[in-house]
Amino acid sequence: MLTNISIEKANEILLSQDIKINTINIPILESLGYVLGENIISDMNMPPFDRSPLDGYALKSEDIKEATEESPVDLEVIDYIPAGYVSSKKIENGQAIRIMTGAKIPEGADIIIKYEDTEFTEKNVKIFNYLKPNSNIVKMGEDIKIGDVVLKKGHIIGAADIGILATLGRSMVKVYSKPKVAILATGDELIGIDEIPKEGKIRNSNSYTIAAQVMKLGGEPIVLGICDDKLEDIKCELKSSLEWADIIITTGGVSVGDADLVKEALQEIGGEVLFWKVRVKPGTPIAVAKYDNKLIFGLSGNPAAASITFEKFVRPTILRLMGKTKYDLIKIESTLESEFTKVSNQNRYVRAITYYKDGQFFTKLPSKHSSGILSSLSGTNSLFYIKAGTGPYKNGDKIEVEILDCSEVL
Ligand SMILES: Nc1nc2c(c(=O)[nH]1)N[C@H]1C(S)=C(S)[C@@H](COP(=O)(O)OP(=O)(O)OC[C@H]3O[C@@H](n4cnc5c(N)ncnc54)[C@H](O)[C@@H]3O)O[C@H]1N2
Ligand code: MOO
Ligand SMILES: [Mg+2]
Repeated sequence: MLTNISIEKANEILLSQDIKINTINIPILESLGYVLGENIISDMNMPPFDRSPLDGYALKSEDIKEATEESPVDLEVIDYIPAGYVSSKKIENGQAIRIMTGAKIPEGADIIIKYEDTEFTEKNVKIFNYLKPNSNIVKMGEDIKIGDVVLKKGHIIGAADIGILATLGRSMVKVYSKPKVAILATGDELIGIDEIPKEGKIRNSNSYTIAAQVMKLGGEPIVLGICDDKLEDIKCELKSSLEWADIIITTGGVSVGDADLVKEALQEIGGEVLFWKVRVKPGTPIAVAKYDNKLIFGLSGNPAAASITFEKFVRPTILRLMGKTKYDLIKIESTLESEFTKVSNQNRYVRAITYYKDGQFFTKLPSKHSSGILSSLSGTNSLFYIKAGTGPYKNGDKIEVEILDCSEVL
């Protein structure tokens, strides 16, 4: 079994796994933020006809070749076309049709002149200047042509894309489904959040933090509750989750303690343990196994370790299951507004609060940052990566931080 591997190796192994990715058809209004599971090919031209971009008059450009301010050309108005209607009349020399923005250009016309450049009565219109053929005409298919691949498979659906699907008459769209993420907390010391802890017990917080992190990514968390540190119970929970979940996350029980049985359970159910322990703090004892084409992540029970290793190691797999192809967190240069006094002898991700002010990024570190501390994760939106052997870092140092949530930084 691979053990004590680097962060890079862990991610390389994870990203090279074949995993089963599902698609579903959903109504377009529910598809915002999903990844397209099909190419969207247009079966129509948009606009479907030549149309007027102005309120004015449709006419023949050859009729107004001689038009000037001093000697305007007078044309007979033979019809009126509001948007949504068509004219059955064909424009002949000396004629014009009053037309509204969005209406189909009538037969015989090759330009539109806007109201403001004319003088008109109900029956006639005066034109004062020449415009060359095709002026002010939006051509059929100018926006979208029949056969265009308008949206590509893999594209993340935004607001405009929902409008595009609507214009093409698509009420349903094929997308990559939200992965179902089973979340299992292990530990005899754990109790439910509605219970009063007796001596030695604590409430299960990890399942809730992780579930919320899954939701933020767009996945569907299913909190399974608490499993005692009993090998058979853990195996049983894992096996039943494998029947429906796309990915399983457990917390606790992956280190070397007498009651740390998750790795053994993964092996005993027939999972292939891809690695155990990554050279990183917090969360060193992470164990990842593969069962058929599903990944099971055994995260450390320490709350900050579970949360941070979720972002670094689980997040890319959840994004892959959602059909996404970019997994790296955005890295930015920032100015440290805190001290990190020791030389780190291990690679370390320190939770951080990064903010933007007067064109620059600044980063503060909470005073408590050990693996078992939950409270100081609150308000953090970024990670400061400290490579083994570097540090100390002082106030004002230029550092690089990885952003967990851009909307919280800006
Ligand atoms: N002899 C050694 N002991 C430990 C080592 C080591 O190398 N040698 N590594 C330490 C490190 S580093 C970590 S990280 C932890 C990992 O422990 P486990 O993953 O086995 O997790 P547990 O032992 O089950 O729990 C650790 C800690 O977290 C609390 N916890 C667990 N689950 C939850 C939950 N759902 N909600 C809130 N808090 C939870 C648990 O009560 C413990 O305090 O091992 C070190 N030990
Ligand atoms: O590796 Mo553990 O690092 O204390 O969370
Ligand atoms: Mg343990």
